[in-house]
Amino acid sequence: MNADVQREAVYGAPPEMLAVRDDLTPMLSQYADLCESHDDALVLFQVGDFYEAFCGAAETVARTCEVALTKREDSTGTWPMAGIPIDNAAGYLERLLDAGYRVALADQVEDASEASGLVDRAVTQLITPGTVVDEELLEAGRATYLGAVARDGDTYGVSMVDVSTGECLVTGADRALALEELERLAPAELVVGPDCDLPSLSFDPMETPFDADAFDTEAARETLSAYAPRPEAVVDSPAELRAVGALLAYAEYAQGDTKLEYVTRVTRFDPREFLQLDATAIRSLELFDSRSARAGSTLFSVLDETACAIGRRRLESWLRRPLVDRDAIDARLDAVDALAADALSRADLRDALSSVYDLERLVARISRERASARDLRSLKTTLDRVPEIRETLAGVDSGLLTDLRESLDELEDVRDHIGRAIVEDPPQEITDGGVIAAGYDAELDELRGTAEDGREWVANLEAHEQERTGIDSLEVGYNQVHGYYIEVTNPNLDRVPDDYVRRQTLKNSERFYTPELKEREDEILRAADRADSLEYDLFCEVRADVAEESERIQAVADALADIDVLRTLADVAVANDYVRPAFHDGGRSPESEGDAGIEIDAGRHPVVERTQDEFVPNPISLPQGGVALITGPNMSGKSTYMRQVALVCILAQMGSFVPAKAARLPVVDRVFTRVGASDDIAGGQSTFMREMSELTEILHNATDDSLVLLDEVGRGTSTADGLAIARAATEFVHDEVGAMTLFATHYHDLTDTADERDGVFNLHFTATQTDGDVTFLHSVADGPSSSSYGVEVAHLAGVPSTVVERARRLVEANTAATATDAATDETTDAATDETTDAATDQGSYTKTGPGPDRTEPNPQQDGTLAAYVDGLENGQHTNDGTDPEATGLESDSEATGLEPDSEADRVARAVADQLRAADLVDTTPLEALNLLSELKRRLE
Ligand SMILES: Nc1ncnc2c1ncn2[C@@H]1O[C@H](COP(=O)(O)OP(=O)(O)OP(=O)(O)O)[C@@H](O)[C@H]1O
Repeated sequence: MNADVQREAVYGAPPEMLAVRDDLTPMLSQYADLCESHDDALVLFQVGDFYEAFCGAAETVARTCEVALTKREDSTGTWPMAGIPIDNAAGYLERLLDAGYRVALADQVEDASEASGLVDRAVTQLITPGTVVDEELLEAGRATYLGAVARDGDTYGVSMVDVSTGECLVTGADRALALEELERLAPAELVVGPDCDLPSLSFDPMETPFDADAFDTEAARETLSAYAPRPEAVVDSPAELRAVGALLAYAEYAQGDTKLEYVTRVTRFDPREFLQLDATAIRSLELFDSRSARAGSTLFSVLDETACAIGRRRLESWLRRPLVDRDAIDARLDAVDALAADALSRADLRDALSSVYDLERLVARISRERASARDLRSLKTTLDRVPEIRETLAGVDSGLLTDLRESLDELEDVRDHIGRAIVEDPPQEITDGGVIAAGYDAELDELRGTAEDGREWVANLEAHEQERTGIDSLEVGYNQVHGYYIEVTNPNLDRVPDDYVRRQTLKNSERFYTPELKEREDEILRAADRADSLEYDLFCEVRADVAEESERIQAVADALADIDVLRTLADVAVANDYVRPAFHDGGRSPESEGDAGIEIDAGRHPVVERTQDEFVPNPISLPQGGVALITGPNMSGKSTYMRQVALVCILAQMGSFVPAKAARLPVVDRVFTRVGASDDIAGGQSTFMREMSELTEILHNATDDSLVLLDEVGRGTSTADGLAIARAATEFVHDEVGAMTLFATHYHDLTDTADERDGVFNLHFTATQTDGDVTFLHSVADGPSSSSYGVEVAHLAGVPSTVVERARRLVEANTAATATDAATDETTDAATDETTDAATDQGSYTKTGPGPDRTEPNPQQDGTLAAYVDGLENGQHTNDGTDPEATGLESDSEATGLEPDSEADRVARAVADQLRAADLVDTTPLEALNLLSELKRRLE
């Protein structure tokens, strides 16, 4: 049974209950009803202090939550039952969520003591990955989105809501762009509208089937109108309307069919208003998730010096969506600049912001009536810091910070109200009293006074009775069961006065009460009970009053989040020696003074530089429309270099300073990345198809304002095809697209493109070799590389020395062979960490003539290992061995390790088969070398 089928088996009413439906006890009948009305979830049914599940659901709960499976017996049968305690349900709910279940909480919605007969129950909350609001189930500094996608003709609407904060976004675009936005926001749960036909996504949301009618335009308009008086003013297309309407309808359903009062604003955005980063770029640039073993080595982790959770979520959102509007970018940079220059203000802001609670989630809890008195005090603590933050900002010279300062409403009324109403350190429970401050409500004060007077009277009673009875050891006490009592030890019982009434007999003493004590006790308890319930009512009133101000509080949260991010970016800039980037208009205006393209002086990779003892800064000068072909040995720093250029652009456009000595940049519209197939193995997408579809995406969508990173495009196929594709792609990007492009490649033959096209140029990374050992310099230089040093990298990686030595000899043999070919001027090493690359690095394409045709691969003259294998299969390397050029390897047995006889043929064929069977795309460099070693052993 697959997981979905298993899940469905525990959703809906248990069939065994339905079979005896009419005979069920009222409670189980109510359970069956609720299961039927919420048949998309596992219903947890409140029975006193527990959430219970029955039948199949009980077995699931018992297994998943590791709780006891018990049973409930009644006249209709024996029902398996499992329960989790309501008081600490969070951990159990998390387990159910992790196991992929949707859970519906059916709470008792009337006081059991007041119910006549069966307690009324209703589903108050649906708990799914996108609808959780419980603080314990949410990640503090990360938005948890519930998403919806809807279609109207060719337009797709995408909408997101963070149910824990009330943030609600909607956008619309063509299919490709809409999908990209979906991937970028990566909701935890997705409601998919009719006919959307989504492809498989790079993230893994829970897909929720929801009423298709909710996507109907009219229904959607009605839902949205509760949140935006003029729905048309919020959305831009019917697809957007459908998406946001259905989304809010589902979110309401998940919250027990109530409006989400704290969704005070539905924000529409156009994806084109942001630097477009698709899921591939976000992943391969390791903005948020790192594929390396070093956990936390992501750009986000380098930047995350935020002081509060709202700042952290905002930082994530800025990094996910850098800007393209130059004025807006400059405004952020001005603010960072001003704060970077003002260490004192930065420190003050950090101090103040570190006591800021998660206002967005607080407001949501307040308006959902789930906030405790402590939450309200936390709100006040946060708001109390606002005047100080305003004061600090008054001294910082930045337009954006001034605007933010202005929008910081001090909310004096709210602070004052909470301050007067709620005690400073309230208990967690709001029903047991001790929440409302003295002086806030006259009636409460009176009730408390009465209770207090009574307690005082009781407190004095002991001394009074000791004197009256002459029993010095007499004590007055209180316990929950019997209330107040006077305790007299057995030896003194004969002195007990007549008005003492016996209450309890203990081993060594008796307990009594007097009519007056009883009267006082009733008075105290009555007053205390009334005070508690009055306190609860008063608290709810205060909470409702504060909820009325949700919008104002959200605006403060909004501003504080921005301030925290700007302060963070300034801190990071100072701590890591970043510089303010300058923007130009890409050479489009006369004032641009010839500026175009990306100019970075001494740039660094913000993440790698943190992990490296000494990071070598590198410059780049990439003109508008320029294509830099980057060659160099493995491990020399090509990928790091390319990525750092992209990261500098992304950082700059989010408003951050950048790791460089200086940077002059255009505003780029998109950053595309296509990284080598084997680099993607961790993501499980190491197929050549994937590589090609990503390339297609780039070639179709890049513009002359885009930055394109191509890392070893073509390596996923045969060298001949790979080189051909790489060359064609380079030409296309240069001639047709005009995007600024960095292309790291092991295809040395590609470097000739620079001779043929203006704007295509070579860069290379170098290494020095001393006594066979390689030192990578990690510094970029003009021109193409001449060597890939693959064998030495193998040596560094610890490949057995016999293999390394043998590889070295093969290199020498190959060098000798290719040296005879006049057209091949750069032939060096024979083995890199990837067999296909190794062949290329040997300069193994035999050049047949001038111009582009020179690189046309000729199967007969193709010196790749694959061609060599073909040759073996076609009997070209048998007895006579006369065709050294066809293989690019010496035919002499010393160089090839093959004897020209039939036994050698047989072995060669077997080796060839083994080579063919090897999936080089999914082979690590080390495995490749082990394979080489094994093949060599067989040949010998
Ligand atoms: N500028 C630099 N300064 C110091 N160390 C660097 C620098 N660039 C890269 N490195 C180090 O070298 C390692 C290899 O770099 P990178 O992956 O960029 O090489 P590469 O040339 O792309 O390799 P391959 O061709 O095998 O993919 C990095 O993990 C880093 O540790």
